[in-house]
Amino acid sequence: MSTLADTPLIRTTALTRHDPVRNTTLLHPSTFILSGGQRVAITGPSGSGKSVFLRALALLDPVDDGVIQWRGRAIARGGIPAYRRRVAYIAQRPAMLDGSVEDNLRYPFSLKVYRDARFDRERVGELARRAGRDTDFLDKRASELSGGEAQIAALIRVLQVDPDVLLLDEPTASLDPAAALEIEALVSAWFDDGHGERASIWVSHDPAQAKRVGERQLVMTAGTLS
Ligand SMILES: Nc1ncnc2c1ncn2[C@@H]1O[C@H](COP(=O)(O)OP(=O)(O)OP(=O)(O)O)[C@@H](O)[C@H]1O
Repeated sequence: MSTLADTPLIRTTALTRHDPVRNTTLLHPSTFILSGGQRVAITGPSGSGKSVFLRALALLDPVDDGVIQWRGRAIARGGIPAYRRRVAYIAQRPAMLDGSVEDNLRYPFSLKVYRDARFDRERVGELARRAGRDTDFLDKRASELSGGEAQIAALIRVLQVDPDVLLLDEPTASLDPAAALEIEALVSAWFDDGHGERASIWVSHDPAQAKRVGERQLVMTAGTLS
């Protein structure tokens, strides 16, 4: 008998995307399954479709065909905000709002989908400490953060609401090696806290990083994941 624990977190079936302007296929139909406890790394040439795939999984860009299931069910239009709460997309350059880091961390709680949750300064302080920052990090102006600090802030903004899946789209590509390791440590701690129920997909250009952040290695080649 299959149980909820056996059901993949995400399953895509024949997910396809075309570019009608250039008449090319950006994403060839393929089945992809992400289960709890998996850390997937995706590498592949520039322009091969890694971001297109990740953004499709995040429901940020439309697809032309295919289905994305969350825990065995298709996602209804009304369920998209709840899905995005469970499945968080982290971009290479995070968008930060004006104001302090804390203002940025408080922002999600102004959204309807987080109305049952409360900002917890102690919790985010702990996450900041894990990334090697002390509590006054929260009082810094977002506009004055370094690239690495902005990425830490963006990651804490996501991690404080306990997502099940992280979709990491080259989150350390513009950071120095030390800052990249801090981000990796933060993600690794989040993964371990999930006791085998969380999963991540990390797109990276760096083969050494891909090895560190993923036990399951996939390659995107001209819109095909293998
Ligand atoms: N919204 C879009 N409309 C049309 N074409 C797009 C769109 N987004 C991406 N593309 C094209 O899809 C292809 C794959 O782009 P994508 O950004 O996924 O590559 P990538 O593998 O992430 O590359 P990189 O490693 O350089 O970030 C590229 O040819 C790109 O120009």
